[in-house]
Amino acid sequence: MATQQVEAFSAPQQAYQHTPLFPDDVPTAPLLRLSFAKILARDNEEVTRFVRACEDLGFFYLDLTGPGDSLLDDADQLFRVGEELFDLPLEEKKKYDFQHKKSYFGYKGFGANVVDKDGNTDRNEFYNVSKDDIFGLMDSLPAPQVLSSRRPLFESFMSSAHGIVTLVLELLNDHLHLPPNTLQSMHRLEGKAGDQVRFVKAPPQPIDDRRTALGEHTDFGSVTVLFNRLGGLQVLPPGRNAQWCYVKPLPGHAIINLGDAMVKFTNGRLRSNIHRVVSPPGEQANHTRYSLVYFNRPENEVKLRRLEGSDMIPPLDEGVVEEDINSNDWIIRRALGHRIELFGKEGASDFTKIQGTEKISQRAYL
Ligand SMILES: O=C(O)CCC(=O)C(=O)O
Ligand SMILES: [Fe+2]
Repeated sequence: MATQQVEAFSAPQQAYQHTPLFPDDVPTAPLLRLSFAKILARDNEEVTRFVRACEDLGFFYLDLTGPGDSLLDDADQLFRVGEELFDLPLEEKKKYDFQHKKSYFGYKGFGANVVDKDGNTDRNEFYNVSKDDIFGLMDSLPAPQVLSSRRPLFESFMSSAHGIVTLVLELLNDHLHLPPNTLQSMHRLEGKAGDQVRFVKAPPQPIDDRRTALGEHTDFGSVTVLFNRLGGLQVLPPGRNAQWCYVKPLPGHAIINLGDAMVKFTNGRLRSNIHRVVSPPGEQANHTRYSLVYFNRPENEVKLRRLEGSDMIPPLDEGVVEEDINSNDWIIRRALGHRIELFGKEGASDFTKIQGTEKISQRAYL
């Protein structure tokens, strides 16, 4: 752990503008820091580290400088769009809350989700923009002008983020000895799926009442590309006595993590790590936290179950029968399951009915 921890601190020491530094006295997660350029060049050592990150923690930093410069630039622009978006009057934002139509796209108001079994509510608002909407694969959803006027920017950002996803899937496909193109063909940019950009805003919390802003979870889909400016994201490393660790945001980097689908496809060989968002650490707690995410998910009809055709994927334990569920239904169940307006406080606090791969992820036997 000690040597890996150095990885985050070996990054160039620039800070984000107008934000206090991430403190150096809080526990940080041992994420590997990988280079996009080296991975694109199929540098053997880097690919080996990549595989290790996907099997150990399911989370890593990706240094995007160079080949990812345009993605970084798009992300910067979208951070500004996010601020504009959340500055809209609440009444306007609420027009784009589609939960009653069984859709997780659009706006989610502050406190709409339960974050734990005790029924505490979240402390953020977010807005999801569908890839299929941006690429004309579905009827466009109503959207505020702040977003509808930025469709070219979304197209550019989503294409680049999806490019990273495809690279990750290709390398994992090779590593797992799956038939060529197995994973990639289940996650095509032009395939109908629940992929989305998410804008998140979490305002500073009162000093005497700082709680979880986004409840602990594993991501629902396949690969997540996340941009953070302020701390607050925490991961729970595997093991019985594990402690929550902050993920230190690094300029020029994305945080990449795997979701439930990758665990299901590989029967637990790949990891989808538990994470949550709390108040940013130290001085950063007094600032509004924005984040930007690209969630990639398997195409809608793909079944979330162990893939055949690989000698690297462990067999199912004897007697285990996998649930018959496709990606679309899985994402809807996971994404809307904690909504108070849909299920009432009690129903929304029932974590057993909408579980992802948290149990496997935790590896409590370690
Ligand atoms: O805001 C973040 O840093 C993480 C958000 C997250 O985990 C999620 O939206 O699934
Ligand atoms: Fe997440």
